[in-house]
Amino acid sequence: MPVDGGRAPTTPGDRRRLAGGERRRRIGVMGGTFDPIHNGHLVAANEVADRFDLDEVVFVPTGRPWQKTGDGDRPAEPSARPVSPAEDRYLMTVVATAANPRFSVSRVDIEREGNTYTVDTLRDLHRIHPDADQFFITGADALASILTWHDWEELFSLATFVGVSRPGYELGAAHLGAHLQNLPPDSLHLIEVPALAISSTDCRDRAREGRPIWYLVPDGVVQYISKRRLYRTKPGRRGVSGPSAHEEPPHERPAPQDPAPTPPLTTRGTP
Ligand SMILES: Nc1ncnc2c1ncn2[C@@H]1O[C@H](COP(=O)(O)OP(=O)(O)OP(=O)(O)O)[C@@H](O)[C@H]1O
Ligand SMILES: O=C(O)c1ccc[n+]([C@@H]2O[C@H](COP(=O)([O-])O)[C@@H](O)[C@H]2O)c1
Repeated sequence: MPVDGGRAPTTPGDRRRLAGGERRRRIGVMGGTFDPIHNGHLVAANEVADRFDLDEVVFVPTGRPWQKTGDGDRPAEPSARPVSPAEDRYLMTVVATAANPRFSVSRVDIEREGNTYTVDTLRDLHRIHPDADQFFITGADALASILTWHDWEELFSLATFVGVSRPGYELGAAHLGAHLQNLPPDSLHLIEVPALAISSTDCRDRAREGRPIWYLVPDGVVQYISKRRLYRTKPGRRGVSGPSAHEEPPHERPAPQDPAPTPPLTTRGTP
């Protein structure tokens, strides 16, 4: 499947608008663990909002991201790691998106018990916004593993999927193989977004090592991480399935090596 060049081609919502007159609302759904949220997430969401003429992008922090933490039933994969408490990830997402009137944050995934499955996210958001067409935004790395997601066959009936480029990952749909032929047209779009080689893993490593994360994450998120003393210790890697298992109360963590720098003055306006 080619990467879409310019504006997104006609989507199911457009067809309804052309047929029925009234334009349906279009909401983007940006799911992520956001541990922490960084500018790569924000640029991807903003770019898709522009290209797909979205009315709103709802950021949805995961509750239990089972492919990162292990699913609680089976032994954790060697790559499994605990993630920060959902409330911290939620609040960082609120702080990061607050200035943009088109961005909002949903608690549906963090309030649902058990593993976080996108099929549930999309169903819950459809109940909340029954009048809207949904566009699920996913980076090239996450898209590459979509066939391992819970009930993945149902996903494409709930939303249009928008795969975005990410440095270090190939953006493609070849892995969907024959499945793609069986999907409705326009189920999946692939788009290039401005390349930001930022990952939450690198931000956590930097915070732990006392290296700067300014300009990789929004200023308010730098300050939130410092205030809550997140990422000061290296989390254990195996046998932990809960979403917040590695977090100690802030007062029990070692004091920082270097005090956080005073935030610089910025001249940025609302995005
Ligand atoms: N720099 C980026 N550019 C484009 N998409 C991104 C970028 N970083 C993350 N994404 C996408 O955002 C979504 C949420 O990502 P997530 O919260 O797991 O961040 P991450 O940086 O991949 O985290 P980690 O390093 O902890 O795995 C995923 O679909 C992911 O592919
Ligand atoms: O539905 C699933 O089984 C599933 C498996 C892995 C990831 N996802 C979703 O993909 C999005 C990005 O996930 P992550 O783990 O890269 O932060 C987020 O919304 C997750 O809920 C969903």
